[in-house]
Parts: sequence; C-alpha cells; structure tokens
Amino acid sequence: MKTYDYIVIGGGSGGVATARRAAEYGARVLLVEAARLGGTCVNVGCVPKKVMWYASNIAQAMRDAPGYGFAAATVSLDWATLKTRRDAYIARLNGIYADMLGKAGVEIVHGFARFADTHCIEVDGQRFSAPHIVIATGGRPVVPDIEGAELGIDSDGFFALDHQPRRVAVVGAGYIAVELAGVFNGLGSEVDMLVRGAQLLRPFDALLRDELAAQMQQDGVRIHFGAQVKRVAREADGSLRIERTDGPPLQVDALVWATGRRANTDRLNLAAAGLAADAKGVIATDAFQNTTTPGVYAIGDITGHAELTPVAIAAGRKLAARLFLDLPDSRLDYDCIPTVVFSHPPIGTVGLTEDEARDRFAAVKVYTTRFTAMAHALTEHRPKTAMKLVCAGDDERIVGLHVIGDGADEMLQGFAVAVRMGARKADFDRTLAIHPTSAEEFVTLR
Ligand SMILES: Cc1cc2nc3c(=O)[nH]c(=O)nc-3n(C[C@H](O)[C@H](O)[C@H](O)COP(=O)(O)OP(=O)(O)OC[C@H]3O[C@@H](n4cnc5c(N)ncnc54)[C@H](O)[C@@H]3O)c2cc1C
Ligand SMILES: NC(=O)c1ccc[n+]([C@@H]2O[C@H](COP(=O)([O-])OP(=O)(O)OC[C@H]3O[C@@H](n4cnc5c(N)ncnc54)[C@H](O)[C@@H]3O)[C@@H](O)[C@H]2O)c1
Repeated sequence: MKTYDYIVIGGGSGGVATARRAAEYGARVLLVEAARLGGTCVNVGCVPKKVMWYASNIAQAMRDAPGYGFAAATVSLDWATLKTRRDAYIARLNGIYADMLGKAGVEIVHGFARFADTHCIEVDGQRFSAPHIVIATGGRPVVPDIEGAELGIDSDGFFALDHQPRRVAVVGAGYIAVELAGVFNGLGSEVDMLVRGAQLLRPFDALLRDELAAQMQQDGVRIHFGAQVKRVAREADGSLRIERTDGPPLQVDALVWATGRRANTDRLNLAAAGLAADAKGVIATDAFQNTTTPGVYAIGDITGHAELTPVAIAAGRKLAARLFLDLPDSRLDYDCIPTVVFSHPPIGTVGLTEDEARDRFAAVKVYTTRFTAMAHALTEHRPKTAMKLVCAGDDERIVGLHVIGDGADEMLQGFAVAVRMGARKADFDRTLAIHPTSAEEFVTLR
C-alpha cells in the first residue's frame, strides 16, 4: 500500500486546487480522477458553456450590425466546426491541468476511487492511504423518472451534440436551463422552455427574474410556466413528441433536461469511512470542511453549498492551508458569494435579494433603474438593462446588488469587492462615474 500525506478524490475545480496548494506547501499528495482532469467546469460546465455563450453573442452582434450601417450578413453557423474548435480548446486545458499538477509534484492516478476504510482508498484493486483524505467528486445531472425521458439529453449531452437541433425544448428554470435556452435561441434554434413553477431562477431577486423572463420572451423563447412533461416519444421522422400537462404536445428535434444535479457520492463506499450522504448525495460538513469522520473532508458541489467553481477552489485552498500550513483558522466564508448567470442578457448578483433583506433588517431602502444601453440605441434589438441596490440600516449599507443587461457579467466582480468591504450608498455616491457606460448607473442611483 502506498502512503501519502493527502489524498484527493476527484480532479475537478476543488480537487485540483486543493491538491496543488497542498503540494506547494510540502505535502505528498495523490490525486485520483476517474475521467478527465478539470472536472465538470472544464469539460462539461463553465468553460464549454461560456464558449457557446460567446458564439451566441457573436450571432446577435451580426444581427445588430445593420443598425450601424453594415450590410446585413446571413448568420449561418457550422455547429460541427464550433464543436471541434471548442473540444480542442478543452483538450488543451486538460493538458495544462496535468502539467500544472505535475510541476507542483502531485501524483495522479486515473481510476475510480472507493473507500476501503477511514484512511485508505482503493482504485482498480490498488490501495493508497493517508491521514487526510478529501472528497471532491462533484455532481452529475439528474433527469426525472418519466416515460421516454431517456430520449432527451442533459447538459453533458448538450456538449456532445454534433449538429444544431432546429427545434428544442428545455425543461427547468435554473442556471443551466436559462443559459442553454439562451444559447440555442441566440444561435437560431426555436426554443420552448417548460417550467414547472411560475418563475425562472426562483431564488434570485424578483427584478432579475421578471426582466429575464420578459427579455427571453421578447427574443422569441416560448416560456411555458406551470408546465410538466408527462411522456416523451420518438416519432417516425426522428423528432420527439413531448406530452405536457399544460397544453398540446410539442414536436421538437431535441429535449434538454436541466432539472438539477446530484452529488457523486453513491459509489464511494462511504460507509467504510463511517460516512453517509443525504438523498441528493450531499455530505454534511462543518465550517472547516470537516465531515463527521476525523481526517476525512469534503469540498465543492458535494457539500451542497453554492455549486460554483470559485467556491470549490477557495474551499480547497483554505483546507490545504489549514492542514499543511498550520493555519488552524483557515476556512472559507460562504457569505456574500457573487455569481453570474450567462443568460441572454446576463445577470450579475451578490448579497441579499430585496425580500431576504426585508426579512432580516428593519430599515431597508431600495434603488432601481431600467434603461436601454447605448449600444442598442441604433439597433432593432433593444434589450433592457436593470439594476437594483438593496441597502440596510440608517447608514444604508449595501447588502444586495443586482444587475441584468449587457456587460453585467464583467461588471459584477468589482462591485462584489465593494459589497464585501461593507460599502455604503454614500460610498457609491461619492465615486465618480465612468462615462458613457452602463455600470455608471450604479453610482448615480437616486
Ligand atoms: C452546464 C454547467 C455550467 C456551469 N457553469 C458554471 C459557471 O459558469 N460558473 C461557475 O462558477 N460554475 C459553473 N458550474 C458549476 C461548476 O462546474 C461546479 O460548481 C464545479 O465544477 C464543482 O467543482 P467540484 O470540484 O466540486 O466538482 P467537479 O468539477 O464536478 O469535479 C469532480 C471530479 O471528480 C471526479 N470523480 C467523481 N467520482 C470520482 C471517484 N470516485 N474517483 C475519482 N474521481 C471521481 C469526476 O470525474 C470529476 O472530474 C456549471 C456546471 C454545469 C453543469
Ligand atoms: N453561471 C453559473 O455560475 C452556473 C451555470 C450553471 C450551473 N451552475 C451551478 O450548477 C448548479 C446546478 O444547476 P442546475 O440548473 O442543474 O440546477 P438548479 O437547481 O439551478 O435548477 C434546477 C431546475 O430544475 C427544476 N426542476 C427540478 N426537477 C424538475 C422536474 N422534475 N421537472 C421540471 N423541473 C424540475 C427546478 O425547479 C429548477 O428550476 C446551479 O445551482 C449552480 O450553482 C452555475
């Protein structure tokens, strides 16, 4: 049996980050990865998704071009070329991850890890042990148990598509549903969204939810609220017939399930480590990523906190510093996590929604604005930008900042620093505007 200081199960966002840091701090580290290095984010998440988002933005820019006097061009996408180029980019990233880990001195084993006991794992019959083992095995998409569900694809299947479906149904209303629906629509597919509830992005501030639904509908996405899929069947021409609760069947070329994810903990033999997961596969941790078994930790999506790459990375790095730099207080603060939804238009949000703030504070003041960004003054397509500042207390501390509109994705990071530092409305007011931008509206709100 080979022994190490630290074993990392899973080479995704959290696993790679914690392994690398621990090795840099002098630990002997083994990382076990069952599939491709980089995990969900690099292979079937953030990265290929953002490439598709950019592609969709380029298509929109081509449609906007005549407003600026350019001759109208036919927007015709060779999806297969885009996929080949995207896949090549990701293969390069896989290689960079392997190099990076190698240079840091992390040993990598390719295979599927299972616990043999509290401090020992087994990979393809080989055993490895360490006093510290971190589980960073991420999650996978879940699909409802409905007749014909297997005829649809999930987000992994979206990235495997080698041609563009002409008509698409997207089921769900979370991050992935709105992002993929926006990409398909921007690239010219006909899109129907089937939403079980009455809103998109239910946990988000009402301003963002309402603006996004309105803009997507204006851009041609048919959003069916209160809609559930009853049955899916393949027609003779290869298309799919989707029977739903709220209206006549839909006929589409692809059905995408964007109905949530579950943690990859069911095949880890957790019991051997004295652990158990909940129904969604989530492993309970304390504020320091400790599980209930001493020496076994969990980070990233399997902990059921904000399922975001920077969260997994930061939790992994903090843990490495606690274990191998002798910094006993090193832990991630899960408050005030900024996040961007790469919808069309994009959303940026940090802190509390207005409703959350009203529940928490006696005095809440809200500032909002809604306008057409200058870039669209000359174009036929005129998406709106909307912003909200949620302030609490007599000194109007900014406890929530929300924006939807072009540029929201790049706008948020700097404002997230200000919110994290405890900025007051008065701090925004005395910050000079940068003109002409959309972001300047945040410092001129009255
Ligand atoms: C479509 C999509 C888009 C997304 N977009 C964004 C975005 O724009 N921004 C953002 O911040 N987040 C985004 N996310 C979320 C982000 O990808 C995850 O939060 C992040 O990848 C979680 O990192 P992790 O380390 O917990 O797990 P993962 O990155 O999922 O890595 C887990 C790794 O563990 C491996 N593994 C599993 N079981 C075992 C085992 N037993 N043995 C060995 N290896 C194992 C897996 O193969 C995988 O490589 C997106 C997710 C999806 C699905
Ligand atoms: N831009 C980003 O940072 C980004 C992008 C994608 C994903 N993510 C992360 O990944 C996580 C997972 O994303 P997601 O979109 O899979 O999950 P989600 O939890 O955001 O959304 C799941 C959606 O599916 C719906 N749903 C669940 N079961 C259903 C059913 N049987 N029928 C119909 N609808 C059903 C839910 O109501 C919800 O709208 C996100 O919470 C986020 O943390 C982040």
